[in-house]
Amino acid sequence: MLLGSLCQQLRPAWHLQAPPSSDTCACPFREVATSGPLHWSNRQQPQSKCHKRQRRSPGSVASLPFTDPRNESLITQDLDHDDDEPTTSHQIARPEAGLPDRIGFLGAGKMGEALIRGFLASGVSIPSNLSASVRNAERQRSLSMLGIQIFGSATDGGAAEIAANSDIIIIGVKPQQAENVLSALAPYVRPDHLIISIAAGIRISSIESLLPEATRVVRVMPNTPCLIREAASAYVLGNSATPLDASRTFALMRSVGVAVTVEERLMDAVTGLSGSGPAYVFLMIEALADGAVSVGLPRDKALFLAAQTVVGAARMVLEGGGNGGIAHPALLKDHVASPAGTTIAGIAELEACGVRSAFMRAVKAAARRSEELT
Ligand SMILES: NC(=O)C1=CN([C@@H]2O[C@H](COP(=O)(O)OP(=O)(O)OC[C@H]3O[C@@H](n4cnc5c(N)ncnc54)[C@H](OP(=O)(O)O)[C@@H]3O)[C@@H](O)[C@H]2O)C=CC1
Ligand SMILES: O=C(O)[C@@H]1CCC=N1
Repeated sequence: MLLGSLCQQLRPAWHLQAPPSSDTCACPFREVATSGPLHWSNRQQPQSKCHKRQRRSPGSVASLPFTDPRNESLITQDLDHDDDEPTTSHQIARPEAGLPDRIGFLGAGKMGEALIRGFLASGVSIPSNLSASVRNAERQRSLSMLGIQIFGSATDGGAAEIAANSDIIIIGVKPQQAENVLSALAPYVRPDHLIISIAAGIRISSIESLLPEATRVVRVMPNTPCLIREAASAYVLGNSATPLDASRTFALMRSVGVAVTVEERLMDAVTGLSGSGPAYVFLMIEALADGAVSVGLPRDKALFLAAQTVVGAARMVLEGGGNGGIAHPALLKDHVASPAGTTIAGIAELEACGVRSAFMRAVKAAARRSEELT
């Protein structure tokens, strides 16, 4: 099922939101440290300047003793926009022409559609600047409803159309289809194009070898929460990509969530963690809800509470360290588990089932599979 329609079905539950509690300031997602080149998205927890976050609350725990990726200087040339303002199509721009980037997708399935919808929702792009090469008639119809321009199959003229109408070209086909699509694109690539590949496992060197010399390539590993602007993405620059290309990529991915740079050798690990990770968490939410249903909770409430529990726990890790740091999950876990209480009984079962090792094995298996896709 396509993400858009799935979200429509789940929307009523997602829209139920508790008001901020009295000691939870509504501003942490608004006020952002603006010193240094990294301006964090209003969706991420910054080095907060929120008055309520200056002091550590009694329940907060120590930050992990490593650099918070949110404080890294990820890029050297940010687009210098105010994170309190919604990103607009004018803020991600073709530097040469001072115009908004036109973004074309070669293949727009589940991940491509999540990106398109995220870019539109964030305002980083507008329908008239987006296009997609789509070979399936039903998908052509459903994507055209978004108001974007649709071209046919990439290997049947679509690549040429996308190249002619785009500044940034996103390779959104399956890894196994990437070689054919890149070969179809190659004759139409211009020096001003930026090629962004989201294909799992496909190395930058492979992409560059199929395109004209000095083509500017960036490899990105996003995840499907792009759709709701909660993605965790990583990216790495190709040999000819410029700092401005890094800025453009960062601005795009930041508009739909968080984004960090990694060395390319770590992209398989990223793929096993955040690329594939939403599926592990969906499975976990489903299983948690099943457990609650098995002891009598109605399905709808079980699913709702399970999903919100994951959101709340994740946000405590991201926000609970004080001073914008990341909290250690083990300490947060200890705060939940009372001596001889309910939680430790549950944790004992998880440990007996090897859940910790299961998650580690899942990430490693997915990373290995990404390596194989090369
Ligand atoms: N799904 C995810 O969570 C993530 C995926 N990725 C990467 O994103 C890429 C896409 O994955 P995903 O969206 O899941 O896969 P999908 O199969 O949903 O999307 C790929 C799309 O490409 C289309 N396509 C294939 N060949 C052509 C062609 N010649 N011309 C035009 N369109 C074509 C397919 O059309 P058709 O339906 O006709 O086959 C399909 O719609 C993959 O490389 C994957 O590794 C990265 C991060 C996360
Ligand atoms: O399962 C896959 O191969 C893709 C890549 C990362 C997430 N989904």
